[in-house]
Amino acid sequence: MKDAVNLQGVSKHYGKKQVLENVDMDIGEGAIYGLIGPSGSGKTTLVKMIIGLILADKGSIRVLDAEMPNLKMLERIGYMAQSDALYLELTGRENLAFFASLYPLKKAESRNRQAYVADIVNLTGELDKKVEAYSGGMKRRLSLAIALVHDPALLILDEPTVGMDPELRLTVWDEFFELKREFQKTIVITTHVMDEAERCDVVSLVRDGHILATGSPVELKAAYGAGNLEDVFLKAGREHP
Ligand SMILES: Nc1ncnc2c1ncn2[C@@H]1O[C@H](COP(=O)(O)OP(=O)(O)OP(=O)(O)O)[C@@H](O)[C@H]1O
Repeated sequence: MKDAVNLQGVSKHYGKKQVLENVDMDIGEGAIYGLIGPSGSGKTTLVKMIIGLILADKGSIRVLDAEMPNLKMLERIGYMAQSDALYLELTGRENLAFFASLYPLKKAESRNRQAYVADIVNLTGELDKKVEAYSGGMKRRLSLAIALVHDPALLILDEPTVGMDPELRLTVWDEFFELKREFQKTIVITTHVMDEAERCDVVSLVRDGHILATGSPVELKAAYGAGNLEDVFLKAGREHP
């Protein structure tokens, strides 16, 4: 399998703080890849470096065969940031239309994509409300729709399901599975939620800017003799104090 994302020896510091140290990572095309780790471990920094929003101090980052940062690649990446970057005074529909207009989509195709992604996140009936009247979960759903609107090959989703109720989380995960299965999308997800990590094909455990371990949930549990990923995390952490 080809890699959609490849990191070699990537490091980043802010002032005296080393936020990422010598990170190597291969994310296979068509995989759902989870980055799990505690708050402040470096997950957001890592995904922002993958899309080229933050520059590495050292190392190389390739995305879909292109050396990053590379502005052209943004057409092929869908990014959902941890905090919603939405125009509050506009409606959901206007937000979607605006973000869709940033990409070279034909008019009819753009309209179809906007309707399709609004439906995926269950927002079709709410599109004419101003976003300032949306709940936190609705804003997350709109941000996810925006990340999908240009049909990107690679999706980078920073805590996409925070604020969603359990039923919607399941719907959204079903959609991730379908995007992978039907359209061979590569999906990178950061999460604190262990049951979401369990649904990934591969997870990397991130702590203090290091990757403690990488593998499928089944492989990791077997390797550490653990019943769940939480225990894997604890055991891997003890091995790398
Ligand atoms: N612009 C910045 N300037 C200085 N320090 C930063 C900056 N951005 C992040 N950091 C620090 O880098 C570390 C990693 O932050 P990062 O946001 O990548 O963690 P995270 O794993 O995504 O956390 P969370 O799950 O809470 O979002 C933290 O200690 C954070 O305080």
